[in-house]
Amino acid sequence: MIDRLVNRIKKLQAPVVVGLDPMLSYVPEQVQKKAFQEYGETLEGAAEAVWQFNKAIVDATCDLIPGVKPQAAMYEQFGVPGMAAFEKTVSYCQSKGLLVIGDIKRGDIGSTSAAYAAGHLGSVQVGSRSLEGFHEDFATVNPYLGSDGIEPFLQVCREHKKGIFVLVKTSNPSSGEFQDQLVDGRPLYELVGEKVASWGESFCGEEYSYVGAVVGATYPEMGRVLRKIMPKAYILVPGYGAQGGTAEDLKPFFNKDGLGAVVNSSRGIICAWKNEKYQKFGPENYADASRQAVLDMIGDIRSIL
Ligand SMILES: O=c1ccn([C@@H]2O[C@H](COP(=O)(O)O)[C@@H](O)[C@H]2O)c(=O)[nH]1
Repeated sequence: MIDRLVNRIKKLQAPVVVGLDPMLSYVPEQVQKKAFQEYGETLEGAAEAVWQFNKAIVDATCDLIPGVKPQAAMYEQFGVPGMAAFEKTVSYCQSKGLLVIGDIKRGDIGSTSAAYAAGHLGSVQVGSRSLEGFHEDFATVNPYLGSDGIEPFLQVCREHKKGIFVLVKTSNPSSGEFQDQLVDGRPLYELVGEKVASWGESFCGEEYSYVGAVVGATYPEMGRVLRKIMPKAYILVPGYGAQGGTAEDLKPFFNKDGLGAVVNSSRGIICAWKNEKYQKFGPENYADASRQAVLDMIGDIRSIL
């Protein structure tokens, strides 16, 4: 999968994923209204609204981008219908040739991680049948429980040729509370970065490892250090746009050849129709506003590579 991701980034010259993170308030009224007419003001109605919203944005942007990053929390808030909309979104994106990074941030004791890994990246044995659950191509993983919480993901990745992005230095303002703590004089995120490099060592595609890292655009200097510590790890970079990260901040995450990082933007793209900059599109043409926002993001990133 990492080779497919890198090849699509190269082909499109677009190291970008669109974050499909739909809150109901991001969905224009006409889309909500139609879904509620059919399913009522229910969780099913909300899930239908976000699915229709996603579908239009995917249709409008899929020729420009290598992949998407749906955030599981946005679907889980709508319960079982929400998770069905998550799976439907994953399937639809894959049918359009997009790589899907499930932003699930899972990780637990080994036996539980094994179930997460099977459900999101692998398959489960049901009697004589091997069945897939959410079948994303990549998943984000929380390393806080240590190697035995990661190992089951590595095993499933090996078997199913999938990939993971391990949280190393997150983009949020208080990420330093734990991640920057010094251990033997070195910040914890560097030690996690070293682990990412070693977990991925024996597990490489053509150029990059199946074990990538998440590092926030909001911490470019740490990104510079981590880029060196994890030379084979692709870095998934959230925090561009809505969280304040700029194109200039992204420079240290990339290698000289313009590879090595893929940048996510969620609200910046899916809420573009609400942004003054794109107001000419209006709520009816929200997907066209997202397309324009993707084009602008790609242009912005190309300008620093
Ligand atoms: O460090 C992290 C890890 C993950 N995220 C996720 O990325 C998107 C960002 O959304 P924006 O609207 O572009 O700010 C969201 O799904 C987060 O959960 C992150 O922001 N930082």
